[in-house]
Amino acid sequence: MSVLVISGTGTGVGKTVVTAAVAAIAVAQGRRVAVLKPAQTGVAPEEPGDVDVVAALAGEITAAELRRFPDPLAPDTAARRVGMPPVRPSEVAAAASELAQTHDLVLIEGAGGLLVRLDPDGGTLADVAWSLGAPVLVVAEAGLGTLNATALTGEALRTRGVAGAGIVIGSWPEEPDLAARCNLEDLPSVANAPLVGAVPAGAGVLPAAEFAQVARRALAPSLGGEFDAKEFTGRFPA
Ligand SMILES: Nc1ncnc2c1ncn2[C@@H]1O[C@H](COP(=O)(O)OP(=O)(O)OP(=O)(O)O)[C@@H](O)[C@H]1O
Ligand SMILES: C[C@H](N)[C@H](N)CCCCCC(=O)O
Ligand SMILES: [Mg+2]
Repeated sequence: MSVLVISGTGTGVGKTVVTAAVAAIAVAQGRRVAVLKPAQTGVAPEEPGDVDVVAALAGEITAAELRRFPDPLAPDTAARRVGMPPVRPSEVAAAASELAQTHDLVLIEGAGGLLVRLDPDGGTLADVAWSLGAPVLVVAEAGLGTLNATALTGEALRTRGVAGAGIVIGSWPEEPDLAARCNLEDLPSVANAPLVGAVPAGAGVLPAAEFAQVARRALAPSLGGEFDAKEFTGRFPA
């Protein structure tokens, strides 16, 4: 079963765009791809959710959402506020396993960072990854402040015995400042994980055909692309 969990250091770091990039590459390779958002918060019933954004960028995918909560909050909190049942990690794992029977790749995008609660018992996306034996891709910000958040995420994965799939910078600025340039070397070091991609800022608004090309250049061979961390880092000397 090929399941990849896409988490990150927090909300708004570019998980959806990175999910779309992984999906776009796999779709271009002719693979059957499903994208699962266990809990979509802060989106009204008729509005597009993250999986719809991924579908618009990546093309032919199966988009699945288990629950949608109106308030833009952590899933557990958002469920509690409206009296809806929370999404349990076991339910997410079961849905992913079912999708894996008919797809070559299942991507699961969390809400916010790794330890954001899904349910009142403290279940998180890390539990989902652990029970599926699936690796977690960590999406991180480029600039100042990202080292601590990424190191904490790496530590949380190791503590729980969950495999990491590397770090992807969700939005790499056109003109990276000193902190962003230094982070190219420091992120892998503090998180003890390889840098496996950097998606250029602005990629999320490209038409699908262009996005697929950008995605290939932005992600490493482990994710189906051509990104070379050494070459990339060398282009932006600290
Ligand atoms: N590489 C990028 N190109 C263009 N826009 C981007 C890029 N990365 C992030 N963004 C924008 O930044 C905002 C936050 O990114 P995104 O929605 O992907 O965050 P997220 O990590 O998926 O958050 P959530 O926890 O809500 O799922 C969005 O408006 C998105 O369009
Ligand atoms: C509404 C937002 N876009 C996300 N879907 C949920 C983010 C929850 C973050 C909780 C937290 O870490 O404090
Ligand atoms: Mg998202």
